[in-house]
Amino acid sequence: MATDKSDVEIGQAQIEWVSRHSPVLNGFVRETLSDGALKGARIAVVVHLEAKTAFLATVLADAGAEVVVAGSNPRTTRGPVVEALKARGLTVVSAPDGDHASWERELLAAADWAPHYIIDDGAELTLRMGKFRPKLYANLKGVSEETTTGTARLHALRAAGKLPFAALTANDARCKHLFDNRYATGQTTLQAILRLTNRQIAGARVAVIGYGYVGRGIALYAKAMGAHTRVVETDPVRALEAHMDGHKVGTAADMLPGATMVIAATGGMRAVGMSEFAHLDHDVLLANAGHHDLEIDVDVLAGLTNDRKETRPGITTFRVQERDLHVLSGGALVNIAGGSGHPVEIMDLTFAVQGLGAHHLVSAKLAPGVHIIPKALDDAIAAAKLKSMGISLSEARSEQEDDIAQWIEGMPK
Ligand SMILES: NC(=O)c1ccc[n+]([C@@H]2O[C@H](COP(=O)([O-])OP(=O)(O)OC[C@H]3O[C@@H](n4cnc5c(N)ncnc54)[C@H](O)[C@@H]3O)[C@@H](O)[C@H]2O)c1
Ligand SMILES: N[C@@H](CCSC[C@H]1O[C@@H](n2cnc3c(=O)[nH]cnc32)[C@H](O)[C@@H]1O)C(=O)O
Repeated sequence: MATDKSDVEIGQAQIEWVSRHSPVLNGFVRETLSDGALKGARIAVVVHLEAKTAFLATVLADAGAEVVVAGSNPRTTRGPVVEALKARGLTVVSAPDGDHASWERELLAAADWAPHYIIDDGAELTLRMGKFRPKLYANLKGVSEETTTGTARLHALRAAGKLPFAALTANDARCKHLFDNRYATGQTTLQAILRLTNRQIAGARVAVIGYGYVGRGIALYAKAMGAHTRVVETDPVRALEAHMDGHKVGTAADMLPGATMVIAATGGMRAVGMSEFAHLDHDVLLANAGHHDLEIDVDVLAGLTNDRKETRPGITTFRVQERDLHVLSGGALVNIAGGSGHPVEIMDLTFAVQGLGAHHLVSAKLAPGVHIIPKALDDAIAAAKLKSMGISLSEARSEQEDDIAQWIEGMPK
């Protein structure tokens, strides 16, 4: 539909929609940040650059922080949001429709802005500052990390003796991974696949590779919508859990034949690679909800055939040995590159963790190393969310408590 609105106005309206549905960021987070701790703090926000991320950046800026914003993936930066942030006076180093080369330049521009703190996703800016801008890296005071893969990378940096500042793993907060990784990725991955393909979920045979929080959420939603779900796992406990959750579990060789949708959620590389391609049926949909653009090894697929076409927007079809294999969103995160990303309500929680994480990094004198946010803060975020939904919390009375102290001091009554 034609619109006479400018990009700035479109971006502003999108950010306003997020604000309207973000009670925790607008309430508890703003109140906490109003103590002035963030005044003058130089914070780089490097997360998928769309309206929810933009809103977080404005909350930090409103609290007095100096903010630079960059996208965490070249395919998820939204033009109108960039324009709206710039119109508000924030520094934005990313542009939409870039490729990996332009994205690398954008991250280096964010590094050269010399942040003291980073709200990072996948540790993308942290790693690059360590490698390419060692002097600026030495000036970093703290990092708060969004996701599972970035958390693993921070632990690896610490183990290598290359983490001279405090890093908070927002992903480890219960208010993050229990809701964002599980429910949000579950909902939005299927939402994006169905929108891109216009296909049917009930009765589909959906194979999920990796049964962590993300894989669990996807399998949960797919099953609830009538799909026949299968799981491929390398971790025996998680494979057992998938089995008890009611999914069929087995090796890729057993689970991929007959699957109509294959969704990768491992956080690793090439979960669907050369050996898995051999097991795929004609007309299968391949989607990535994990971390790397190469969870589905699109490069190898491209090397197997010259017969490749854009079948629909966001669908690349590779014809390999008389089978059509449809890759969604070029193998990038399907829920963000091919959809609208996580629901606002969930990012209200995730970004509350990130915003308060930044505040905690600035105000608490944390030793260098990897930390999680205090449990009391995690609880307070959940309590604020419950309150915004009008849900009351129960409190245990003293007579409901276990009598363990009495066992230790003498015989219980
Ligand atoms: N798309 C999104 O919006 C979104 C949201 C949250 C997290 N993530 C990303 O999704 C990925 C998964 O996150 P998580 O929290 O579920 O992580 P996790 O570590 O809890 O789970 C990953 C699972 O994959 C399994 N696995 C690893 N390699 C495998 C392989 N080759 N075959 C089969 N199983 C394999 C692991 O054993 C593990 O159980 C991470 O990269 C995370 O950063 C994406
Ligand atoms: N940096 C990698 C993959 C990590 S994205 C995974 C993270 O994205 C976050 N995420 C999901 N949807 C959105 C969104 O709409 N806006 C901002 N971040 C999002 C979510 O919190 C999750 O931990 C890449 O871009 O390929």
